[in-house]
Amino acid sequence: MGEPDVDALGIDLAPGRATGAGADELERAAEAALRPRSLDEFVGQRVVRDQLSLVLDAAVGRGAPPDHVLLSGPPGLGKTTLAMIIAAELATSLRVTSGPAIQHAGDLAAVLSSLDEGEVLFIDEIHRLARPAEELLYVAMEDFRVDIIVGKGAGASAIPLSLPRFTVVGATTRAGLLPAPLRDRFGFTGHLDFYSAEELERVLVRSARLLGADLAPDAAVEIAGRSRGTPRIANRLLRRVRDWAQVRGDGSLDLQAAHAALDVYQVDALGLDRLDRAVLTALCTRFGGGPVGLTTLAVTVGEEPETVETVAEPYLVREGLVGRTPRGRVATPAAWQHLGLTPPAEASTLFS
Ligand SMILES: Nc1ncnc2c1ncn2[C@@H]1O[C@H](COP(=O)(O)OP(=O)(O)OP(=O)(O)O)[C@@H](O)[C@H]1O
Repeated sequence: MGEPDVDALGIDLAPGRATGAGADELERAAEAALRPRSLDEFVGQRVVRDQLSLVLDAAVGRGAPPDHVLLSGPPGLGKTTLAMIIAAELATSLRVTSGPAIQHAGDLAAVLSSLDEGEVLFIDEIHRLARPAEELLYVAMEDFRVDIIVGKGAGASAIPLSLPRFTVVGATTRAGLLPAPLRDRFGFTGHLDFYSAEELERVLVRSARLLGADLAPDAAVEIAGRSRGTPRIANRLLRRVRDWAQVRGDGSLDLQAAHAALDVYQVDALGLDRLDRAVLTALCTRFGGGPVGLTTLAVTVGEEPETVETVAEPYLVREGLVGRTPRGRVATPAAWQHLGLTPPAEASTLFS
């Protein structure tokens, strides 16, 4: 299969502002073209990469499918990419589904019973599986069997159906929400953390090469520093800088193009996106720096609590802008400073 035409596909919207299905599809296609295809190409996450490579090499050596793999971490850090790499390294095919897509246990039974020996089943957002599906999955993962229920009420009976050996790769932004019996079925768990600026520079250099663009080293440093520790964002910003260079510059992806494009798309010095800034601003201006509960904060910015907790908060906490206390979320002095605001006198005592 040939590579998608990335040039034709790189016309997506601003980061975090994809609005239509068409835009989403273009974004996904542009992303897919930049995905690493092997563990060697996968930048960073050294510990997870080393451990996973051992699990996969051992499985290949034994000629049997590896243990089930659980990958956790914030969005855009490479969970889907790793699932694809796992299937590729095992020279097998990948079947993809997600927790929200499986409404009933029967949906999952249908997917499982159609698997071929050794295939990898990727279940994205596995923490969102419905309880009956989750229970069916425990048995399938452990005993490679599903019980098909025939009939209803007192006359119902379960007919066991054996499954071929397969490997589940589960991805979650909220490992803590997985019930223990499901978590225990995974022989290997890897947690992906935000990338360092140096790792993101390597992601950018690789992506620029694949796009056929000549990225200046200082432009790579600038983009990496504003990518929120996330390869998906680094790649998006790279495409925006390339757009700017093509339309308003002389085609060079240099520091001037990087500054100008990042200004146009309002990516601030820390790379905070719209949601991050909305959370910080609400925390400081509506709640005097907190403490405020997650649900109240989420309602104020018009998002689900889960989105605020899994998408915005991990990076804000890591950057030292938001703290979690037993009484709720609080803005740190760095948050006020980043927004160019003066904290009320009592806010500073929260951290003293
Ligand atoms: N380690 C890496 N090296 C190079 N590129 C990477 C790496 N990790 C992710 N990417 C790039 O970032 C993009 C997003 O990665 P991916 O879709 O795997 O993230 P994810 O964790 O599955 O996100 P989500 O939870 O939102 O589904 C990929 O298209 C890939 O190009």
